[in-house]
Amino acid sequence: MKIANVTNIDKNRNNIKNSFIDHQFEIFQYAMDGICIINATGKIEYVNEAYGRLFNVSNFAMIGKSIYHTHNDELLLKGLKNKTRMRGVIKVDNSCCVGAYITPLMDNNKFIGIMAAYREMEKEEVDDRQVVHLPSSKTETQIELSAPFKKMIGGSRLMKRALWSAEKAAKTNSTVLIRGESGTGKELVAKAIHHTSNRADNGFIRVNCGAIPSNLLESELFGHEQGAFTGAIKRKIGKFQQADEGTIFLDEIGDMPLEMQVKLLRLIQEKEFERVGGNETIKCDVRIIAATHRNLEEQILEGTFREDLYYRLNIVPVLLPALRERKEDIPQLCEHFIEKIARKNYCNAKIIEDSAIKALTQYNWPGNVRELENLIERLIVLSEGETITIDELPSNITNLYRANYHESNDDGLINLGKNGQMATLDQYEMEIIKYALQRFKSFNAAAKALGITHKTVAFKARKYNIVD
Ligand SMILES: Nc1ncnc2c1ncn2[C@@H]1O[C@H](COP(=O)(O)OP(=O)(O)OP(=O)(O)O)[C@@H](O)[C@H]1O
Repeated sequence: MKIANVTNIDKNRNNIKNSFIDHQFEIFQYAMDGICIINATGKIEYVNEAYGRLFNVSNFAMIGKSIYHTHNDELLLKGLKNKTRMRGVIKVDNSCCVGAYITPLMDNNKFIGIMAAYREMEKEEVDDRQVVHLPSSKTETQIELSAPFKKMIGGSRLMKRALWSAEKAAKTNSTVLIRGESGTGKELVAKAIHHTSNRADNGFIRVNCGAIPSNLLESELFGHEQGAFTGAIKRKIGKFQQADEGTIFLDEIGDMPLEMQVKLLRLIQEKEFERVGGNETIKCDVRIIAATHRNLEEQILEGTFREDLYYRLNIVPVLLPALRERKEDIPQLCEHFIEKIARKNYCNAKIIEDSAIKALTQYNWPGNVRELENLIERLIVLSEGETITIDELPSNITNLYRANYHESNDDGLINLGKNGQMATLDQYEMEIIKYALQRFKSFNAAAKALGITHKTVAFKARKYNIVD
């Protein structure tokens, strides 16, 4: 009976193991920790999305490359050389340290590679003696942003990182791929790169690859000769020729039809093209900045985006965070737009009351910065007084705020009992921890929002029996 049980357990374990092997990459993709798997020769076999976010790199672009040719850290190289378990701390930039745990992968006692897991650390957890710097060229405080980037609002860590990458790219001629949801500022960054670059005195030409019908896109980009097709009554100069010695901004590149992708690839490789209906080969010297809100990696798998073009475009990736990922920038963005709109309308800048700012910070902003800018403009135009109040905000924003924070009379943080009595400090603390965990779903995210370590959150959650 006992033996039968053990066999069952073993079988069960094997089933679980096999099932885990089948699904591990799917699970890694959703993990909060960065994961990187490298084979014994140093080739990167797998990198998940969280890794891409931590190190501000495109995870997909790293797969298949050698770690000796990527930005990777000393720890990985040591792990590969020593084939042992290792722990360490990597300094990504001045505001971010990442704890790394490296473990060798063995198959029948044969070393087949290493797997590394990374997690962002709180400042107080970092032991300086363990810190390894990424061998990137400069630490970020040394990077002074140029005027066009300084005009952008971006005090949050994620935005600073994106602007620093863009600033570095601006000083080169390399192709840049800007990623980010709609309204996150991709065009603004593309313009800032152009104005900072040594092409600033020449043209910046924008093409929205998603807005032009596919049968017209080729002539729009490369131009056409007279009589090339019905309606081509005279020669047309295309956008690439207009952008010669300047920059072309290919917005919504993920929407470019496949046949145009082939032609663009040729232009990037050969630096020449022909007009539609023409035989003359035209040379051009254009810097390409592409942008998309789409998941190009998924499009490659679906067969709607060429992998070779992806690698050609993704030389310097710039990842713009969604506004909900950098809510600390909202008050400054509000101020910026109030002044911008006041200048545009020749009127005095209004003030937004504090509770309205708090409500705006609570909202999730699916339309990102553009949605915020449009709302501020609407509020300024419609508001009667000099101060924009919370009651003037749309109900979808205030409802959420009111549901999250039960308004107290003085609009402060503390809710008093019916007779005005206070609860104990522990009771307040329990409420805060409970609320943060309900809202942010993980110790890490809750800790970040509360400005404490995830260990403290875990400790207090256990103390108040919020989790076991
Ligand atoms: N960091 C920022 N500081 C100030 N203004 C910003 C910032 N980011 C975006 N904006 C403003 O928000 C609006 C939308 O920005 P932009 O058009 O660059 O976004 P986008 O990502 O290119 O959008 P889409 O993908 O829809 O084309 C613009 O008016 C821009 O000036």
